[in-house]
Amino acid sequence: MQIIAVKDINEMSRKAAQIIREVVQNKPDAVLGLATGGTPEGTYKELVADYREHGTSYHKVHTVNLDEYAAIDPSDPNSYHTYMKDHFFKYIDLPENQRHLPNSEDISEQACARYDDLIASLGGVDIQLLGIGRNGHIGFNEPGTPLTIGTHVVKLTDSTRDANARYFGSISEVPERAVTMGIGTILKSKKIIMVVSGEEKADAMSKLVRASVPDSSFPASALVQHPNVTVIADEPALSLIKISKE
Ligand SMILES: O=P(O)(O)OC[C@H]1O[C@](O)(CO)[C@@H](O)[C@@H]1O
Repeated sequence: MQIIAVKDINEMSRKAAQIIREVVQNKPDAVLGLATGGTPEGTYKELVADYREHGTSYHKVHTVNLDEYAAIDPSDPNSYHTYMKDHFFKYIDLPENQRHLPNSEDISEQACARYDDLIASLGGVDIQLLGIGRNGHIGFNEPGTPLTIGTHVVKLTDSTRDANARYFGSISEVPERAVTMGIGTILKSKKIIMVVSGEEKADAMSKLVRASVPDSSFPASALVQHPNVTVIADEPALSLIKISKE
């Protein structure tokens, strides 16, 4: 696992966008695995700015998102379908039928399996963007989730619902379940980049750096098994560990 230490969220976003842009430039029909949440917002802004300035095209790209709340209307302002449209898709030339997110309305086992089949049929994810939850979740794979499974439905922990209550107004309005790529799905990606920002992630970041074996009580530790992981973390996120700046 390579750790890139940066000053702040702006530098983190620029670096992450640069890595993603290079993948698309080298492979115009790349499959991009995308994440939501507060941390990657700046990465999408940088990619949109690059699209406008340099015209990096997404017309052959497919995107597959990590997760979506269960039983949420895709047009709901808090759905990840809406998040992706508002932060990225509406600004770029990515055709609608090449944007894929887990099905929020059909959360059957078959629908979950179809999502993994779709990813496989696209040739797999070339680069997967990840954030990390305060409890070490990746995607919505909460502590205790088996580290080998594919796309599945999860019951969200109070910690995750509390962290996401800021979007919904109150914790009671945050859906109780979500559909997420499993860690088994995530680990099949050819390259993984994780963005980590802020002091509230310092504890998770320090656990991640110390992880040497996969441990389901801290899902991000599964990444130690992957040969091509880059973590871009800012100073506040790194405040509990010592890493020299790149
Ligand atoms: O960037 P944030 O908002 O802290 O979210 C961290 C992680 O939480 C999730 O949004 C799920 O809660 C992940 O998809 C994301 O990577």
